[in-house]
Amino acid sequence: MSISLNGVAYTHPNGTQALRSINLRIDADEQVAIIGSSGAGKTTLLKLLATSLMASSGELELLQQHPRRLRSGALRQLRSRIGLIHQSPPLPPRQRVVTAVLAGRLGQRSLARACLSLCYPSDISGARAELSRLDLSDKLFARCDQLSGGQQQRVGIARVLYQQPDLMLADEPVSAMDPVLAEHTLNTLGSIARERGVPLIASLHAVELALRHFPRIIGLRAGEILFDKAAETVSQQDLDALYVNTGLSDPRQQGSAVVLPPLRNPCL
Ligand SMILES: Nc1ncnc2c1ncn2[C@@H]1O[C@H](COP(=O)(O)OP(=O)(O)OP(=O)(O)O)[C@@H](O)[C@H]1O
Repeated sequence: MSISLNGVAYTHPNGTQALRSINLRIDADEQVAIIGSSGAGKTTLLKLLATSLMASSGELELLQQHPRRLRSGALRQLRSRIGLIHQSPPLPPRQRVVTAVLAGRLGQRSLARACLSLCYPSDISGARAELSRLDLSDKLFARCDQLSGGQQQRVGIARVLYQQPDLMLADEPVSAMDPVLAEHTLNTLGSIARERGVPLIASLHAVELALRHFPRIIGLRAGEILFDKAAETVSQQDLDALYVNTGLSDPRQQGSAVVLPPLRNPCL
């Protein structure tokens, strides 16, 4: 078992309670999508799993470690085993794509080697290989600020693939991509996670993509798990309950906000 959360809650410093009593177990071979409306707590949950936030209460176990009990060196080591793909990857604007991808392994190197590799990219073929999986190898030496939003997302993904983490997390990883690229990228992420035997957990607003690409779906609503079930058993009622929005009422829009798509990916 790779991840376990027992009664985990998180309250932001301003008092907003983002997660309440989350109980979860995720195994090494699992691929899980987290869906839910804006503000449901998806990003907060991923940040807890990435250890960039610490739970306010409850027990979180990640890769056989308890992040809150670790000293700073051990916590750094744990973080180097976790890859978080950001919706808008934090790429220094003037940095070359090759350097941004190679930065995936900075956390696994000594400070001196990390600084050296920032100035003199040492594994150009490694960076190219990850970029070509995402159809972006032609941008190897481009500057990050000269890329489109979808291309920047793919650089962020290539960086995490290059890192080769033991746990892959992704926060809206394909939100800036066209439908064909989004399909290709999710297929790539899924098959790499399977090949490497690591869990993949992604938040997605596109419910049809979540249902097609992920065998297990967690529906998060107002900081709580509303359902946690196999994709093929998610019903229209589940989605209606998840996305019912008490704050919005559009008289022109009748019926369900999100409609259950008819088909799952036959490759899965
Ligand atoms: N830095 C912060 N300080 C205070 N409150 C925050 C902060 N970040 C998020 N929140 C609040 O925590 C709750 C959960 O936010 P979170 O970003 O996890 O939601 P989300 O499901 O990822 O939303 P979205 O789909 O819009 O990205 C929301 O009520 C949000 O307003």
